[in-house]
Amino acid sequence: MSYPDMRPRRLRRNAAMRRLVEETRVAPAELVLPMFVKEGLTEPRPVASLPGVVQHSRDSLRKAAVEAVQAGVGGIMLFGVPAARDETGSGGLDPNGILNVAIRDVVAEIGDSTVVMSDLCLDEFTSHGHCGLLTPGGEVDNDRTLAAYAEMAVAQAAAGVGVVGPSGMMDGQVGVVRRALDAAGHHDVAILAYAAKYASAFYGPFRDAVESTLEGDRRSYQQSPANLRESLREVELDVAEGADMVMVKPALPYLDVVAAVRDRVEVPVAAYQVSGEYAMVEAAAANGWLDRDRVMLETLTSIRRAGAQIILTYWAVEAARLLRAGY
Ligand SMILES: NCc1[nH]cc(CCC(=O)O)c1CC(=O)O
Repeated sequence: MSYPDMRPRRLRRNAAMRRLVEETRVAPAELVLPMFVKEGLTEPRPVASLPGVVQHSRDSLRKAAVEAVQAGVGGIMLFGVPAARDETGSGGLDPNGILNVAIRDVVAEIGDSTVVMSDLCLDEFTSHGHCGLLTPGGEVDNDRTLAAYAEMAVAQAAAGVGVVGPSGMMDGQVGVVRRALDAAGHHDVAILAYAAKYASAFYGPFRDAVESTLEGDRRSYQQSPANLRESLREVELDVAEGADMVMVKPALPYLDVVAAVRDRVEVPVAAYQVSGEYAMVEAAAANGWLDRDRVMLETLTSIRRAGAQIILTYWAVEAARLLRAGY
């Protein structure tokens, strides 16, 4: 059958009909808010390239976590910005380092009313900005880095985090972190593996947010934007190593990867709408070139439609509020 018997517009006729046949909905409980906390701050400090995003003080982080819970978001992902960095990123392993302190603060404040996650990576803590330890020749040393991640994971779990997010793209990181957590009695702490993480220029504003300056680039550990099948191998390895959830990152430029990963595995798939994706829309909207709220929800719907059931986004709280208002 075709026109004039078939008329697809019948199902678009009015709002009630459109709502009935909607294939994809975004729910606040699927959104995760990334949050930054900086050591030594007494007031939150705006991040210029991420309008609306701040580096929190310990105090403002607690308050913002409560607001996120009230907005109904599914989780928060914490990133620490230390006052000082060193070659080995020791601030990330230190139980009194800013990220571990912030985990304890937030868990004391909100308990398990939303899922508290933490970034498990060294780049925020190293003076050279790489996600791992360097060899004398300046290469990122995979296996020594794994030992650091294991210790970092246990420190985060001891601080009370519910989910760790290993994001350094070292080979074997998920398995090593799983064994370390289990050996320390943290069987209940889940792993959200940044399984398919691309060496992307869309992370630019994030580096401002964590004040990290990178020497060189991350292409020896993050993936080439040109590759999709490589992502599927990464995802399969991470699931085999014990990942409870897997993530694709960035999101919008990699929807084909999200869809392919969704087809391949049974664990929940997350996507990270990264800083550059957010900043592009904010900048265009500030110029009056885009309708910000509509574009925001359109991007989230698209990421959801591609197959991500969890979305990390700097808009999580705002989007949750819009969705609950029936936007
Ligand atoms: N700790 C690594 C990490 N975790 C999240 C982001 C980027 C997130 C964003 O751009 O919003 C990065 C930076 C990187 O890999 O270079």
